[in-house]
Amino acid sequence: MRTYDSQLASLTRRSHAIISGDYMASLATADVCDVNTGHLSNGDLRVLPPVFKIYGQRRAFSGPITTLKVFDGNVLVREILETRGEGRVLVIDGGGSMRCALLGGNLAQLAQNMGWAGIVVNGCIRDVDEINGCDIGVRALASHPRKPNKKCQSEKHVPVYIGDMMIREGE
Ligand SMILES: O=C([O-])CC(=O)C(=O)O
Repeated sequence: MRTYDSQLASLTRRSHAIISGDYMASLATADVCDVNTGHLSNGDLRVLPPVFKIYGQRRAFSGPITTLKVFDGNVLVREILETRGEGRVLVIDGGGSMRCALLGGNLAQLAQNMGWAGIVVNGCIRDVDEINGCDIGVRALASHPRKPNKKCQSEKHVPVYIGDMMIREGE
């Protein structure tokens, strides 16, 4: 039986993030959980809280993770998306901020052009129609019209937390 849900799981041993939408052609995340109860218990398989909305053309996407931790600013988001994505997934820990957007249409277009598979934002995005036109997958908490700061403390390639789930660079 194939069942589908909209959760995100991170598999340490396979060094991959698995992000599924309502439908994923080759992988049912519920089935992955059912056959990996041991990995769920020991933390090798992690499921993020199901709080993300689905944006972008790719409802399902996967790839090695690049991590970024920011505080209401996105200078490093642009810097990272200007590098070749090669199918990677950028995970932005914005601390769940509802104060501004961390990603908009221009950056989503850049991500598409540079070959990123997707972006997960623990925070907000804007320019939803433009993002939905891009051939990438995007998960975010909500849309917000305000732009982010251009100066902020940020750290790249560090372990980040979404809820109580840790996500590491390269998983
Ligand atoms: O430029 C920004 O900081 C965010 C944005 O609106 C875009 O990517 O279009």
